[in-house]
Amino acid sequence: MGVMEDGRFGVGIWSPGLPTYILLTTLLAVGMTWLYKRQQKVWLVEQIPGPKALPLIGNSLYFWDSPEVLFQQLYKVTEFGDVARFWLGPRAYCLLSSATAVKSILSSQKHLHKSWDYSLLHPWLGEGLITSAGKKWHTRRKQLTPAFHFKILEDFLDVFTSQTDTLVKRLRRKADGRPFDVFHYITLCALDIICETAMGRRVDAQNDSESEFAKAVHDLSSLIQFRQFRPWLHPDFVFRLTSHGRKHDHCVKVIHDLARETIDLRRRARRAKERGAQKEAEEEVFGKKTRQAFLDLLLEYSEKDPSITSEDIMEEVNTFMFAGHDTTTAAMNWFLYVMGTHHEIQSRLQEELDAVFQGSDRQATMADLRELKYLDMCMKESLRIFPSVPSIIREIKEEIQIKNYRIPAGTSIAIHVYRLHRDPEHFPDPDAFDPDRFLPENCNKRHPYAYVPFSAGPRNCIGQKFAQMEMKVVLSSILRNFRVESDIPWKDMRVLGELILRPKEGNPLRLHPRK
Ligand code: HEM
Repeated sequence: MGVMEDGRFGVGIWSPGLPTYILLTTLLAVGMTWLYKRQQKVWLVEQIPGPKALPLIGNSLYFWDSPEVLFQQLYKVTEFGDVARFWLGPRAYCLLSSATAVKSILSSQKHLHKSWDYSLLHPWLGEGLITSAGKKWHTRRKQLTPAFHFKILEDFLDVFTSQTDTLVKRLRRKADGRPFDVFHYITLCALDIICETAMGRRVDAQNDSESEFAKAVHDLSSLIQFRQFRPWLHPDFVFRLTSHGRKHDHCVKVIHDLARETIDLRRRARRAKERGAQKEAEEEVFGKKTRQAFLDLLLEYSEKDPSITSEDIMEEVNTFMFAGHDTTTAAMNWFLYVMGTHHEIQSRLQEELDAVFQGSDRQATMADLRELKYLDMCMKESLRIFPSVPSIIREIKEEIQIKNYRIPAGTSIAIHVYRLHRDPEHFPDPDAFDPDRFLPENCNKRHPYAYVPFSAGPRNCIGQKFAQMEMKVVLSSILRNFRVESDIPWKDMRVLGELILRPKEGNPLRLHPRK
């Protein structure tokens, strides 16, 4: 229908001009190419076994449940095979759960991009080491690796032991044999440790339960996990409209404000040092005792390389705070739960502790930590059964072949660490807690990618040694002082597998003083 030359309405034949014709043809060609590529991708992904997917929504309904059930459903997907697939809306995921399959990704120098899922961390962490990719990640990783050198970690021993002393004092008040949730106690201790080592600032969360900063870090971790599996909350503008979104933004602000303030103060202290007034400046800002924190190293780098801005430094400080607090908290809680349900193993470990410390109250030294071999094996076995990071997700930028499957570019590859660690081929009777699996003679024969609680390859955990040292100090001290018992049998323990694997209903333990 159109307006004719004499002004009457009538049916006319529309004839497009050349530019319109070219535009339409180009659009059609682009559309057809996209469709063809998409179909090819879908076809390739569909060759991989997995639960039946519906058009458009894929397997979203399959995962439409509480985080607890969702984790169980994800586990069920691994039953389709060690290479399995599922769809979340239009997004294709490939789930790997055997050492040979996992090796293809973790050992690669190419597949180092994090998946879309990590973008939920951007408001807090920006593009720090966990979330960045490409050249930025590579440069940062090289710059930050020396910050985790053995000599620097040795300096942190002091922080670990003094914060652990506070924890033990607090636990002693609760050690009357009645059950109480230790989860929160461990969280605050881990938070104090990471604040002091990353920022060089004591927030004293253990003694100040009202600490706004500690609460913000804790709440923000929970909010991010809450948002992760609720796709309707993923668009920022929707999330901001909810009370969770507003709380999220408030927590980010509290954390960023304190980090920014600390960076400024620390800069001032360093400038004062140059002027020879270091002692006064540091005491004014941080109290009497100061030690080199990660932040100082970052500031040192930025003084040599002005391209490193305050915002860059903040990204990394926040990244360490995030990566170094929830993970160790979960690992220490699972360890104590395991000890509370395996009394003979606990007794054997306490024999080792008594032999090394001779019943004294002295603080642990680096030499002690090296001697605690059985503790080391128990920690490894505990991280096998309850890995703090239950899955690692990457996005591949080019096609890859894993076993018999061609996996197209753009697919998210999820490594199911929890299932991988239960492969009976490498861990017979996988649900049994047996630290002897980590005797040197048993480890030597094992596939190098069968056990990866700290990931592996170029993007492995930069904080692994820090975490192991912290855990040894805290856990040895708790077990020197208390016997722990849990009333929750192994089979009844409810597990929440979000960003971090945690006990759904906290960690109620009975503590009995040993002396
Ligand atoms: C028991 C404690 C810990 C466990 C189980 C753990 C586990 C992991 C895992 C599995 C990854 C790889 C994540 C991924 O690719 O998605 C990772 C990365 C990372 N971890 Fe840890 N972590 C622990 C403690 C720490 C600590 C204490 C710090 C810092 C002080 C830290 C800092 C980091 C950083 C910065 C990355 C990113 C590395 C990169 O991409 O280059 N982690 N961690």
